[in-house]
Amino acid sequence: MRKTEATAAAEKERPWAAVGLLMEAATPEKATLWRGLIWLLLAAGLEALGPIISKHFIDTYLQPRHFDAGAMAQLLLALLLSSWASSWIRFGQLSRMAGVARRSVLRLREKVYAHVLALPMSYFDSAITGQLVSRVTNDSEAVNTLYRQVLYVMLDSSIVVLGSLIAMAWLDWRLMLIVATLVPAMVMIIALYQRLSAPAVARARQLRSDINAQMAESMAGMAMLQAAGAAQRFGARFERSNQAHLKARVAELSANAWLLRPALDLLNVLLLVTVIYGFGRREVSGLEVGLLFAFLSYIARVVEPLIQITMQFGQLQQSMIAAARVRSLLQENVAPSQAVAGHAISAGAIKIEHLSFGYDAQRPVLRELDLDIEAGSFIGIVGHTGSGKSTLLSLLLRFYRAQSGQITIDGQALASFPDEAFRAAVGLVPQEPYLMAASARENITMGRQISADAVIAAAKAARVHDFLSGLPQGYDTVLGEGGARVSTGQKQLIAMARALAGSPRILFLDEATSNIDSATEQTVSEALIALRGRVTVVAIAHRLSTIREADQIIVLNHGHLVERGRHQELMAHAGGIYQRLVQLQALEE
Ligand SMILES: Nc1ncnc2c1ncn2[C@@H]1O[C@H](COP(=O)(O)OP(=O)(O)OP(=O)(O)O)[C@@H](O)[C@H]1O
Repeated sequence: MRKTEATAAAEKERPWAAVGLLMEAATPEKATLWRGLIWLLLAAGLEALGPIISKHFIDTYLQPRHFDAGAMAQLLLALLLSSWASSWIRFGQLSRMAGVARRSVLRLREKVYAHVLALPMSYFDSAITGQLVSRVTNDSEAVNTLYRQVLYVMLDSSIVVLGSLIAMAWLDWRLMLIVATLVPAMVMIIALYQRLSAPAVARARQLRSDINAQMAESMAGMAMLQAAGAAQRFGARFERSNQAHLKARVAELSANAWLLRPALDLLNVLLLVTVIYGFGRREVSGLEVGLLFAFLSYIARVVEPLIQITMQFGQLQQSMIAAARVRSLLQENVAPSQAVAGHAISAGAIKIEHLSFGYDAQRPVLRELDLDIEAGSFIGIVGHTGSGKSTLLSLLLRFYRAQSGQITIDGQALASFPDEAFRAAVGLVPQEPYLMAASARENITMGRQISADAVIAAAKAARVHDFLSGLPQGYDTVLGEGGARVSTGQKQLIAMARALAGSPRILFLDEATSNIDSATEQTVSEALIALRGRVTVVAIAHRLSTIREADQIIVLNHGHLVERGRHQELMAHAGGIYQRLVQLQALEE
């Protein structure tokens, strides 16, 4: 099952579980939330006082036409103060809650990003980058809305409803029961609305994420897209997704406009009619007028918050789905650590025994590999396309776990090295070098504490110092997106400087010389040879001249290790794969 489908299934299962996520992110501010709850209870109490004061005013002074200016002024003042204080408390709590929401979203986003950074590489094989970006940014922002609605509007409205019901029960419990029927009726309407609109809400969300993914995909592959004349097709595909998104949103809003609002209004009117009818059937005494007034006020106070809760239900549902997606991303397993504290790579001797691996366990890519790499030696890996060279490197880099066999470094299991110790001791020059939109220096240090001299030494060793110092601001020139143009070959050299700057014990190179000219390649291979005895170098090379001087060259074929030896030894193997590869390359040149 693709990861996106698995995630969708998880979302379907437990949308309400997302509330747990919300609480968790707010944990450091629990005290503020409890205080907020107490203030909201107080505000609701003050607000519930209003109709009781009015009832008293009507029944004691207005109805009997008993004008006691002092007492009346006191009552009116109390009315004014209670409603004013209630509004102020609400306003204060709303701003405070918004602060909690902002900080919680910040924490959540940091947590999600840290989690994504810790996910195993296998996760990214099937994840869609645009969707992931959308999780970290849009979805965690949607959780912000969830805070303001669940924690504030819903809580505040529920407290007001509860306060009003209690006040009504105190005034006349039978009439209160009639008003209380409103609550289950509303719940039923909400449930119906949810059933009708949920598919549209989920679809709108998925489509929005698709739109993001398409956008990210086309930006990343713009050159290919334009070169293949696919701009129009992509435009049309984008339009289809956009239209589908609009349709889903309209369906959602229609359910709101045609079902929710009219049903709520009808309920309100029915309730008023019932209560007024209830009063009509009683003996009307002078006292009942104040009671009627109080009840009508309370009904308005109950209906309005309930409408508030329901009207925001659509948005709330969207936020819940977003929170559920964030949650399911957070539940993606981070590779379990088998690290043993204190284990560190000192010499860099690698031993591979009976190693077998397949991305899909049924289809092995590497089969029963055995290999001994002495510390400080230089190993070349060659083989046809798809023979498993990069896969072997990925296993050595701990991006994946082999299904059987084992890899040890300096006699310790590969998985036993703590992450930091492992990454510090290992350097990688990948097949597709990646530059950040940052200065050349930052691209080399990658946030590590590396002195300016060490940066220059690494750049010199990677034969890229002349190029970097010749840039307009030297090592401080911004490279990558929006910065100076850097050729693919230069990117490879910068990636090499980055790897060397960390003073690794082991250096992995994945076709690091395929895009540089022969003269530079010559100096790079010299640099690799110069590392001999100090750094274990494992280099995959299509350009065989890079690894000609290697201590050991291994040849992979369909995941099997079929030849091994020094260049001369392998060349002596008539009809061998290595010999053929060298001859073919000589012909090409
Ligand atoms: N992430 C992945 N998920 C599934 N299969 C993969 C993945 N990466 C590689 N493969 C498959 O594993 C096999 C070996 O690929 P690998 O990249 O290791 O070959 P290679 O020898 O490095 O090839 P090349 O010289 O073209 O880089 C190929 O059949 C490839 O399709």
